[in-house]
Amino acid sequence: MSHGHALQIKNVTKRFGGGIVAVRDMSFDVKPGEFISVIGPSGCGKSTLFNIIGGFIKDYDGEVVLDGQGKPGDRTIGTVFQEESTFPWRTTLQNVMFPLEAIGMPKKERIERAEHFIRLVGLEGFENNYPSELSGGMRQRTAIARTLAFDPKILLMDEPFAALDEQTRLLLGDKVLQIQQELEQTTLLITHNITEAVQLSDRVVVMSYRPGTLKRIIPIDLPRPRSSEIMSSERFGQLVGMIWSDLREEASRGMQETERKRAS
Ligand SMILES: Nc1ncnc2c1ncn2[C@@H]1O[C@H](COP(=O)(O)OP(=O)(O)OP(=O)(O)O)[C@@H](O)[C@H]1O
Repeated sequence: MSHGHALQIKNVTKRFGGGIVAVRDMSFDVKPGEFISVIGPSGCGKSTLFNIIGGFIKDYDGEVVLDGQGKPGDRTIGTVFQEESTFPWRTTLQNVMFPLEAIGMPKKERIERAEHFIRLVGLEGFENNYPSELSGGMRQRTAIARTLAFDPKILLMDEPFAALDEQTRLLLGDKVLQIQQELEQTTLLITHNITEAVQLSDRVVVMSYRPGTLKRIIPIDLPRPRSSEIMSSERFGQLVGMIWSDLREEASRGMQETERKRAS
């Protein structure tokens, strides 16, 4: 890799109509194999940044450089969304095979590859179930397996566990840690959950509220391999505290603005 970066965000700014600056002059790099979380209060521009990196928003200032050359929107970025994205009419196996069909992978290879990723996310035994027969956490794991099976250079996830209850979320975090350990998949996670960010990440990018700028990058110096048990460690608590003190200011600014708007 020529630049030693999987992804570079360079001075990215996004203005919407009505004078809204959703993201202002954001810059950071992601190294190959790194797990980065982008955290910020509601409305700070996280999803906008996700859409820019994922190639869904094309009109912005600055640059997003992939692997020193590729353009976002190439199929080298795999996305997992907050909303359910499994196809209800397809079984788990058929869901995971879908992108492999689209690139014309031979059937035998496609099944083997899909089965491998289904095992990786812990859904073996559920290959022939439809999404309606699975829990929300299992459906999100199906979506993650489907994205990983495609072998993206970068996995981009926008609050994939936001709709799940706290315990499921923690257990899924363990699964993500295991997958990360095995695949060394470069991952960018957008979240507003501090414990999730600390549990999973190598570095946490904290964003400020409107306009969304980079407030601080916090290296998470917790040893790997990790599991959710690390949450009871003293260092974990310190890191959560550090991020919260950064976020608190931003979140309360966001809340005040929202309340002011409601009142007027
Ligand atoms: N298409 C759009 N047109 C105009 N304004 C927009 C558009 N999309 C987002 N915004 C505004 O840009 C700002 C950032 O929104 P964004 O959805 O990126 O924030 P977020 O951090 O993802 O929020 P949340 O955590 O609530 O999902 C918000 O003020 C939002 O109202």
